[in-house]
Amino acid sequence: MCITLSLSSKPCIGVCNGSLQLPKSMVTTAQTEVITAPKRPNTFPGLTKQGISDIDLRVQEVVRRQSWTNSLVREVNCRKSRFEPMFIDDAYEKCRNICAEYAKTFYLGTLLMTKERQKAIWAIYVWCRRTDELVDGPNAEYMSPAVLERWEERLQDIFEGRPYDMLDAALSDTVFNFPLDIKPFRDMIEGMRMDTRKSRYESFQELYLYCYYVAGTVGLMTVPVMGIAPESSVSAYTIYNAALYLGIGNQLTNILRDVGEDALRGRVYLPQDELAQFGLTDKDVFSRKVTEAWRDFMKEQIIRARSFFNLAEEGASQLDKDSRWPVWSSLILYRKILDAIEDNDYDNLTKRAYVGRTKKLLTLPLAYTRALSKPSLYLR
Ligand SMILES: CC(C)=CCC/C(C)=C/CC/C(C)=C/CC/C(C)=C/[C@@H]1[C@@H](COP(=O)(O)OP(=O)(O)O)[C@]1(C)CC/C=C(\C)CC/C=C(\C)CCC=C(C)C
Ligand SMILES: [Mn+2]
Repeated sequence: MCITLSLSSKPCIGVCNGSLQLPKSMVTTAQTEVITAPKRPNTFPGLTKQGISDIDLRVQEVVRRQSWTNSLVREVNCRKSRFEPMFIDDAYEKCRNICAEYAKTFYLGTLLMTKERQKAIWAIYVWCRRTDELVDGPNAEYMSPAVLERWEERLQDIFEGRPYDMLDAALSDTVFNFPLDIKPFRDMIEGMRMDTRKSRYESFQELYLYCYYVAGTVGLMTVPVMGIAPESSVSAYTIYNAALYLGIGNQLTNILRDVGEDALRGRVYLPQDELAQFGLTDKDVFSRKVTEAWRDFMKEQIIRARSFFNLAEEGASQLDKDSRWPVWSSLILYRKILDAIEDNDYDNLTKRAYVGRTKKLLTLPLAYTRALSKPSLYLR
């Protein structure tokens, strides 16, 4: 019996060529449980142990479900369900166009991936984008709990190989090619439910949960596509956590970039208790005036967002070597939005921080250098 499977671009799942093949997550966990301690952001101000562990349980569940029995079941599905090549190529092409149009930074990252992986990421991107648009897109006024319920049923159908439309078909195909777990997808829909119910967040604890739902989940969705380096000796749990942190860092950055825009929609995604600590309230957000107190408040928020990117860095180096460059690129590029807020002298009330094309392209060689670093043996 040989253990050969890695979560790489073309996972061969289950029994291949007569030998039993285990998913990478099983292999790494077994090898390294003793030498790695789980990393938790227990030093972040505003996060209680309970709040961290609520999300931690979700990460553990996703990692546990990457078990080989699960993968065997998927292999059987995989044999049953295949789409016509021309149809599915067209579906992925549509996803590519949407990603290129709506998400230039992520799209640039996908151009550095293998063909199979980039198609999968475009399909995941499009599903995420459509999910988000249900609540804040042009048709958001038609939003209701029933709409999200229907969307969740469609998600189940996608995972069972019964896509409703072409864009869903691209994700269905991706589900058959990579060992994706439905849970983070469901959790993202839950995040959209939360967004329709709430427009204020009392504490970072509450905001963290929202960020997990709408963005940490993207990290969990994409690790099985990115793959884990065969030479990585840290547990899958540690790597999934790093992916979670990248999602959280991205979303916190999104929030800080869009404070002015969100305020125009009556929404404040900033912890109310932390605003108060700086003598600020919603009124200051709506006044669109950048004061010294606002700048001091923003400095703290930026420090925290950066700390999530820093935690994600160590996991990025554990990914399959072909995925490290795109992930590093998107990590560095997204982090640059925080620099751009600083360059705007913390005016995120009337200005949108922006990273220009030249700066974007200049990060590629830097990301490439970072991507060359091999997975280290031990993580803190
Ligand atoms: C170990 C390790 C570091 C692995 C890497 C894992 C990885 C690739 C993580 C990426 C995480 C990521 C890209 C998170 C996206 C977070 C995000 C921007 C969420 C947005 C939510 C709602 O925000 P809001 O409404 O405030 O924003 P808008 O103003 O409406 O834009 C989202 C919009 C939710 C939906 C998310 C997306 C549409 C982005 C999904 C992106 C991908 C699937 C592409 C990932 C590809 C690369 C190359 C990183
Ligand atoms: Mn949105």
